[in-house]
Amino acid sequence: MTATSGHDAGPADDSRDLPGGLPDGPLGLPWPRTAVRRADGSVAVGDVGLPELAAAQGTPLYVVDERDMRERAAALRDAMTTAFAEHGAEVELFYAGKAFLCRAVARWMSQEGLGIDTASLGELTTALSAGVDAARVGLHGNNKSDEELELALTAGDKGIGRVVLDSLVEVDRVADVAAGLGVRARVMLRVTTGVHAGGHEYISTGHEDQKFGLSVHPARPGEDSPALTALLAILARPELDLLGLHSHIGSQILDPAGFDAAAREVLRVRAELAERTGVLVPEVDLGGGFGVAYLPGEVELDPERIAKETAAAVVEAAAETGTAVPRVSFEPGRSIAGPAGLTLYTVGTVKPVRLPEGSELAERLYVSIDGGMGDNIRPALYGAAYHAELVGRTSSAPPVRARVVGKHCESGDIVVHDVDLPADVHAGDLLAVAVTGAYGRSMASTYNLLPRPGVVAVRDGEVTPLVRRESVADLLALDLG
Ligand SMILES: Cc1ncc(COP(=O)(O)O)c(C=O)c1O
Ligand SMILES: N[C@@H](CCCC[NH3+])C(=O)O
Repeated sequence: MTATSGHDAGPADDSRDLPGGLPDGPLGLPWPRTAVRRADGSVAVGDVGLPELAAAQGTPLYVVDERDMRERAAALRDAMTTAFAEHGAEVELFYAGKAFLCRAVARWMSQEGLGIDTASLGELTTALSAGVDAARVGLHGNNKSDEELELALTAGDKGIGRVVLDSLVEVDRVADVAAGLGVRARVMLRVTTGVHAGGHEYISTGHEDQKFGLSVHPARPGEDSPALTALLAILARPELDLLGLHSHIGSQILDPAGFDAAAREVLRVRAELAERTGVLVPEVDLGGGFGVAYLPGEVELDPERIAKETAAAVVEAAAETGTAVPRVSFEPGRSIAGPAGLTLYTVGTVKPVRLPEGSELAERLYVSIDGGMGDNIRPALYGAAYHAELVGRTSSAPPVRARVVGKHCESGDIVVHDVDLPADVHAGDLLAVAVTGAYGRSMASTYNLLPRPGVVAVRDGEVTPLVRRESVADLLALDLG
């Protein structure tokens, strides 16, 4: 059984105690939906055998189950649409490109009816060059560049759908850029509500001692809150159309209560603004952050539950403040991309290491793979826990406690802290790490000048390359000698 840290493990699934994974058939969470163990013991995803894929494409390799990713987007869209429609309210989803964006993914998400949320010139350009309707693209950032703003305000017929303002100085900045270009900017204001949610301090963004957004709470009694001050400043600039308020409370959230609390705070400020100015902004964006299952036995945040609970919270808060129910939007990333992806590695050196007297284990098996912290920084950055299995074969060898480590020159280069692997794991074995579809490739680095792996999509027996594998020649091409 996988031992973990940093995540709430749900009830154990004993069938996972088998070394090398489950018996033949669907693998289930945390693996992509179409993952099956075939009769020969190897795993296929999207009807593509992982050993054949590795032989054709090399490893390390990010693999995306296109069907799973699309179905996750569609399921969330349907759950949200139904839950909000019950209250006569509209809802829109924006896929958070930071989780993983390339042109094909931008097109998939558009085809599934989602807009795209971006956070940089690179993400914005990728979404637009994929042909996504500019009106359905958003831009975030606490320090947007002139180039980002100019593209955002001029893309399509009348600029992108929304620029999310993040500070008081940005109000005049964006208004001045819009005035210079002779256009209007559709903006939202990112607020912080004091609601603290998410898997790790670095991915929890609704609390107030961090760089994003403006607080809805006054610094001193009787003063306007920083958020209200910025909202009044926005309304004072004719170049800006204020669409609404934005709140993102964190990431890898497994309890919907945080969204409920944040929605109530945001609706309160919306009502306060309406009372002061007569302007009731039409929209509220409640961000992303829906948590997923990283380990066998963990439970992901159910789309229907989050949809029903947030819809009810928004409707109740609107009633309590005597305001009309707003249009609502969300920006999920991880819950769409994460579980649909895995990383495929080849095992190299295997080394048993005796642990000091008094340790929890007498010995740990260090299993080195051909990637590491360069393609998955999350364990080192957040202490994130992952699950791994051999996917080229099953084994009847007894399970041993293993640690999957990368090939970087860093002892913290750990991809899976603790996992049971068959004792006969050896060089050449194919190993997959689950739920790397979000924040894997998108946070990858070339540390130690290791080129970043490519990304392929698999679906119905077809392999579609999405992002080319980098080569050492690519890295050298950046080196000016
Ligand atoms: C503003 C904003 N929106 C959306 C997201 C996507 O979050 P997640 O991938 O957890 O759904 C993030 C990242 O945490 C974010 O900062
Ligand atoms: N990169 C983070 C989440 C995104 C935080 C952005 N606000 C992670 O891997 O979990």
